[in-house]
Amino acid sequence: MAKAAAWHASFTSHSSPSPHFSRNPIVPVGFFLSFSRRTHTLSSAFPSLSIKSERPSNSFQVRSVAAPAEDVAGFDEMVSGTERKYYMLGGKGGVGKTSCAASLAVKFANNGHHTLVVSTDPAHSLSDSFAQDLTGGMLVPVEGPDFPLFALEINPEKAREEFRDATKKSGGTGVKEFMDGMGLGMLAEQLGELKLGELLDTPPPGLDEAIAISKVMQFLESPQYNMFTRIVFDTAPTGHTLRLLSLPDFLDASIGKILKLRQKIASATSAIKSVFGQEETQQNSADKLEKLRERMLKVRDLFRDADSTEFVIVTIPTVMAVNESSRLSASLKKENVPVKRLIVNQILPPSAYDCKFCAVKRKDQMRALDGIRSDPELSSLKLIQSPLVDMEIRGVPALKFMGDIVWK
Ligand SMILES: Nc1ncnc2c1ncn2[C@@H]1O[C@H](COP(=O)(O)OP(=O)(O)OP(=O)(O)O)[C@@H](O)[C@H]1O
Repeated sequence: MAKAAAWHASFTSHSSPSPHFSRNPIVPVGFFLSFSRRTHTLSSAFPSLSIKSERPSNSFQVRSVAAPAEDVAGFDEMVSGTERKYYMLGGKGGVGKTSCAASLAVKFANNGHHTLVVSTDPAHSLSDSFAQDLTGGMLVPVEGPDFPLFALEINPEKAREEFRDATKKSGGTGVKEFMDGMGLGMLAEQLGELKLGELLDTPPPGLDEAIAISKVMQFLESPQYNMFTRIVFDTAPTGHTLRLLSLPDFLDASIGKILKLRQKIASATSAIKSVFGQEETQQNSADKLEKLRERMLKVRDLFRDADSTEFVIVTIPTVMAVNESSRLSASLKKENVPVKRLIVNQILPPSAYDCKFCAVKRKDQMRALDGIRSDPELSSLKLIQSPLVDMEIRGVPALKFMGDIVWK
């Protein structure tokens, strides 16, 4: 079982703590630089950033910090090898999935991997996280890392529209109308079972994401993207992810049925091609649908391939988030999705100047961490602790900073 770090640190203050520091539960970034056994100034960590600090950033030094070896992500293992690997980061909304995913992508790129970071969360925040405009549904180069890093924010609405078009043309509502007209009741019943119209008109949560990921597969199938050796997914919050896991099978079955149906109809209606338009259009639609089906199968297999893929759960030290993470872990396990690491983000760092709020909050967080250690689902995962920092993590330098703390 991965043990949490016992963060017992004592500090030497070279200047009297400012009121800001002593009362604020959030500790200046300079603290973490010290925490990681380096004594840097804030400005040396972020030469290009101007961060408002009320005290000299190197005014605290760590005398002793007990950080057990288990408290390490095992980045060496993650970065080694030139074969393509996928990392999917997921968890409850707002816990820091995007920050963790973006910081991992920066770290991969800075360690020599051509890296692609993809957001499949309909509420994208990659652009905010990198402080660059990455919208548009195409690969956009991220400025800053040593090696090429590209970002892709999939537009789920657009992807769903494409899917809907292909399905409609090849057997959706168009087919139903046609069959009604032909009196093919039996086939119409079969179609009804698929509930396809319902599926596309009021898509269940997760469908967008499934289609978005299949869209990524489409990108990656093309030879010009062969260069990417690390692909990091910033996924949608837990509920969506869970439903997504069972969707590829469902969609595969649905699309498979539609294709079969289409064949039956095609042979029954060769005389009245006009119903579906040109033969060629019909074939194109079927090809498109078949491609989608293949991609869905690839997505399903990708999620379960322990050699190339890992799902990293991100959580925060609260009982609610831990419980949700436990359920997510159980579901992933049930679906045979490989999970090895659990990031506990936003942990209050140790402070010699605890206010009452900090002391209570820290105790509460420690209880949640204990909950992780005794949770049957989570206790076997590698526990990575990520501290709460006193600034918003935005832009490549900040992400690099976070990555150097989290991904060790
Ligand atoms: N360790 C941290 N210390 C300080 N701020 C953090 C930390 N981790 C994340 N944040 C901040 O919390 C906010 C939410 O983070 P982020 O967007 O990464 O979460 P998310 O889980 O992806 O959210 P959503 O579910 O809404 O997509 C951001 O403002 C981010 O800068």
